[in-house]
Amino acid sequence: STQTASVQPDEMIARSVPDLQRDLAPLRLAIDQRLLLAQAVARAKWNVQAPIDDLPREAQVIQAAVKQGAALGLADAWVEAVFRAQIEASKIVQRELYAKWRTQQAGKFDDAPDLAKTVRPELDRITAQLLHCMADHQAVLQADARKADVARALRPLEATALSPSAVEQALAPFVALH
Ligand SMILES: C=C(O[C@@H]1C=C(C(=O)O)C=C[C@H]1O)C(=O)O
Repeated sequence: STQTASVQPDEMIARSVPDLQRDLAPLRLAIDQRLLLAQAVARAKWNVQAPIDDLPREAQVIQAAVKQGAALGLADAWVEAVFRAQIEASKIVQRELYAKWRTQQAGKFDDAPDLAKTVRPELDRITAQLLHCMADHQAVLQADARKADVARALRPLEATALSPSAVEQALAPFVALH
């Protein structure tokens, strides 16, 4: 799709910090939920000793997000950067859990959900939510002058208790200057 440049209404960019906090809460929750779901992904894989990385699935996630994002007027490159970061963040959580479980010589989990039937459809729902949040608040999310406020509005995440480095990875595309 084409880059939607700075045709953004000033009043949206000029949002007060409390308004921004409220506006971006759904985005914060979507990012958080996606990261928290990485625990379920890791448990499902651990039970069958599957590798964490699934590159064909990643390509599918990105392709679907770019397509849905384009329909909402979002630039391909922005969508791709955001979802690459979410995927990397998810894999950080998964790798950290795998490392811990190896050390503990953990056995199979009784409560692992089905990756294909349960967890990935949930991830796909979060993808749609994330894209709608990005579209709803595109102006402020892309305003370099609001980066610090956006960064604050996207914290704290529950997933910080799980992995601070995964959280930093997930937020990076929203915090970095354009
Ligand atoms: C979350 C998963 O693990 C990894 C991360 C992915 C993602 O964040 O969408 C996709 C594929 C895997 O490389 C998964 O396998 O579904």
